[in-house]
Amino acid sequence: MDIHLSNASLHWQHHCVFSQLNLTLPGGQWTSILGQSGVGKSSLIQLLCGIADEADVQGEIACSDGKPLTGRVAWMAQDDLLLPWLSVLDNVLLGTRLTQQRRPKPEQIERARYLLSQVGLSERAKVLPAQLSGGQRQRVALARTLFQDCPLVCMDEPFSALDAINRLRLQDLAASLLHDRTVLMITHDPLEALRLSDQILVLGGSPAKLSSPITPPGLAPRQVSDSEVLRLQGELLEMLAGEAS
Ligand SMILES: Nc1ncnc2c1ncn2[C@@H]1O[C@H](COP(=O)(O)OP(=O)(O)OP(=O)(O)O)[C@@H](O)[C@H]1O
Repeated sequence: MDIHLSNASLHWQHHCVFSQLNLTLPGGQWTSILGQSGVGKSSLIQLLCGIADEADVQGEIACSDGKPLTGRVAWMAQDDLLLPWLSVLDNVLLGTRLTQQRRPKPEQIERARYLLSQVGLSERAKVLPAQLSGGQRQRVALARTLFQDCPLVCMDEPFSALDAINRLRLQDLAASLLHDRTVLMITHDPLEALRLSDQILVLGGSPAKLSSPITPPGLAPRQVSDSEVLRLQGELLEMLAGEAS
């Protein structure tokens, strides 16, 4: 499902973060947005998700299936947002607990267990989040995001709290488990965007505007040593440095 955002404007109090902004998220593809701190990346993703409650927002969001986007977005953030008093399995099932009166159905529990096996955590289903490492907790958050099975997955710096090796591993896992989803990711890391994305846009200026898309060749997850990935990383870093000066 393609998602089109058109003529979007967002103001926090009297500060115009962006105006007249257009963005297309092609269905089944991964789009990443880079930009310097404070430029408006989180504001843009909040507008799309319908959670920028305190901002003055305008614009139109159209989905290619003709239905509204509201209620059809899964969210994964830098902080895993796991509930500490629920087991790993119940954290994956959280969506059912929030939207259903009854306990999860057997087929929902089976699907949550399947997703935990996909992220390599079958053996830890009954433990509490506090007993997991940071990387394991973020894998639970990924399983919970997948469990929601929403047409759009929004990720706001999802791997930035992890060490370099766990970060690469989780990028690989996410690329494989989300390969057919429509994904919008915000990241500060050009290499992460280049490994995972079908298109990369840079948000810059004030009010902020989006660059033309950069489309890395080949399939995700791309190798960190790939010569074209490294060349495009240099190009993106130069663009970001230009925005900062
Ligand atoms: N709830 C809010 N109330 C008022 N102003 C806000 C609010 N959230 C963000 N802003 C302002 O909007 C601008 C854009 O912020 P935003 O968080 O979208 O930037 P960002 O690009 O995501 O930054 P970072 O990379 O540091 O997370 C900033 O000037 C920020 O101070």
